[in-house]
Amino acid sequence: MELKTSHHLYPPFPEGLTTAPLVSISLSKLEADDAAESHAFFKASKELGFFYLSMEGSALGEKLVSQAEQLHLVQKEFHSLPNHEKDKFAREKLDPFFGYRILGKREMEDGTIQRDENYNMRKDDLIGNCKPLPCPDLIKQNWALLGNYARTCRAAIDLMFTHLEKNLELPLGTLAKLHRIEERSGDHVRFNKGAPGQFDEERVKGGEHTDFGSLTILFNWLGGLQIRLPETNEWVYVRPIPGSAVVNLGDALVRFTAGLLRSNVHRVVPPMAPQDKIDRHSLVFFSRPEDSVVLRRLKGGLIDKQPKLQKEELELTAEEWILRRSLGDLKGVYTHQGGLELRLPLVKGEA
Ligand SMILES: O=C(O)CCC(=O)C(=O)O
Ligand SMILES: [Fe+2]
Repeated sequence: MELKTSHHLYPPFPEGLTTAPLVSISLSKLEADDAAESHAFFKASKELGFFYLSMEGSALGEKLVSQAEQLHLVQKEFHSLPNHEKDKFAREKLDPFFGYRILGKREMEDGTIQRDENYNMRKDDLIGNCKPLPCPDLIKQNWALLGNYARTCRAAIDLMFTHLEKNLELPLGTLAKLHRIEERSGDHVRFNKGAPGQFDEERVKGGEHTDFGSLTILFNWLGGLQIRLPETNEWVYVRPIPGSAVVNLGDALVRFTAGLLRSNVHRVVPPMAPQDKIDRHSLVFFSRPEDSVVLRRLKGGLIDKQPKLQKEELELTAEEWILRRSLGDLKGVYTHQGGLELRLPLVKGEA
């Protein structure tokens, strides 16, 4: 079945940009336990920490793309709600991390003020693990879709955990038991919106980050995502590919594997022409270890062969780590060797 996406409705990705050398991993081959694909997935997880996950030929993948496209419509509708409506669900009123957030404001050519904004919806609300936070009617109307999306993302992520376990030579279930879907965790669906704007060095720098959690599934329709290449430190663009998600690894997997896996630095810049006149929406699912899991190196398999880190690291629970990374004193870019490259405390620097 051909995957139906809405990429053709947008202006094309700009010509002539330097793009990131992301490999494409086939979900269907991972499902079939294809050894070469599993190996390629592990290599990408160690070397760049970013890859495309192609959904072609997988029933799970088709479901993921179809739900992401449906949510793409919902996210556009969400961000076009009146500001006073969205403001009712601001994080300051609900929760330190979940809810609506203004990341920046921009005056447009026509004098209107546009917001860069995001909205975090926690998996535990969506699948019924706890009493949900208040949310707009639009979100309530799409509750089943959001819950299904969280479950579909987690099915793909859980499969990737089994391939990580195998390649790391860990007992099967080692990562799965730190990420049980019915337990409370920081997993969430995020709607991101950026208004058109000029490249602003300081803003962009403030937005450089690594994701805090385990695996992230990202759908993009426009350019603007950049990753910093580990070898050269060059910032290069990630081209959205219809029918594929971008998957990246987060800090928790670096902690668990003593730096064997890579959580790569990335950021979002305003898309270039001809994609520069419209709002940019991205849809993200973040997986994170269960709240009570302490982030420290696991024992066994290839992890035991990793050198001891030079710096002693704080042993925090996933819950503490996320709060301190997003809102507190540990903002910035988590490095492969451990330790943080700190960034100015701009709200953009969250993940
Ligand atoms: O919008 C994107 O392409 C990436 C967003 C991102 O990195 C994040 O929300 O953590
Ligand atoms: Fe991110």
